[in-house]
Amino acid sequence: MTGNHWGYGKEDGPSLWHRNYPVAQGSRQSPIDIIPHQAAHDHSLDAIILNYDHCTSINISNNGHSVVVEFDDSDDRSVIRGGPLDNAYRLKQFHFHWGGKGCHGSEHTVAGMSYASELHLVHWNAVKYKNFSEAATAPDGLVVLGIFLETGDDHRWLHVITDALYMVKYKGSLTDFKGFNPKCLLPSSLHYWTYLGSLTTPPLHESVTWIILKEPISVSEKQLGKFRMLLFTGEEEDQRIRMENNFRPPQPLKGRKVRSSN
Ligand SMILES: NS(=O)(=O)c1ccc(NCc2ccco2)cc1
Ligand SMILES: [Zn+2]
Repeated sequence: MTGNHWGYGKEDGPSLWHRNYPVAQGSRQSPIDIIPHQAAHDHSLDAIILNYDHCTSINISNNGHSVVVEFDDSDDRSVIRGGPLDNAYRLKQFHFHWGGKGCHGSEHTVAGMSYASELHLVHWNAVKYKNFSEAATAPDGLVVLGIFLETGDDHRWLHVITDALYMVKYKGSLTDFKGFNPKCLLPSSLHYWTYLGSLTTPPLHESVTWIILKEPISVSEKQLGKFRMLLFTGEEEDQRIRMENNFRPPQPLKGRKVRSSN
């Protein structure tokens, strides 16, 4: 692994990230294996509130690690609040992690079981910090809402995203993607687990309050297959490496408590 280059392969994958990012071996790393009956039911935990009604997606891009939809975060039009949070956190982007053909691809696991994919909605604390990058290095800077994807029926709204993936096949590609409201990707229940963790990719900052929804959403194998036609590599590169298995395995809990909403 030369320079700060990192990936998910044998030569640059998660087990080597600690060389350039020593926090990889820190005390609040993510993802983790969630063990439901060991999670403390905390009746003081409120429901989470998602105000995405006036959200403004801007673009969709392939950053060489995942496919990312970015939002206009210049005001509090799309926020998450409630639950374990002391204030509102502003939606910045969402992206996915997934597996290879048929195998699993979520980052968090539940009692050792992984899902086919995991959606991350990334938010930052605009009350205390002036921008995402500053918030991303603060212990209370970020909130990531994690949603599991399991293979089953076609998801009626996910095709809006999968139909756009051909336009961002190569690393470094970006295209307009306006008017998408991620509220359509939520499961029916907002019951969740929450714990203090980190970014799951370099720079692995320990700045994330994780909120993981218990109920997965169903997507079809065909829809998931479209994520796998993305490439880790750029258009100008000789190698064409399929983007799949872009997930970090569970990390040591190191004494942390996972709390469960009712
Ligand atoms: N998979 S995730 O939700 O934990 C996640 C979310 C966001 C970033 N951003 C990368 C970054 C942060 C500061 C500078 O660059 C990285 C990982
Ligand atoms: Zn992620």
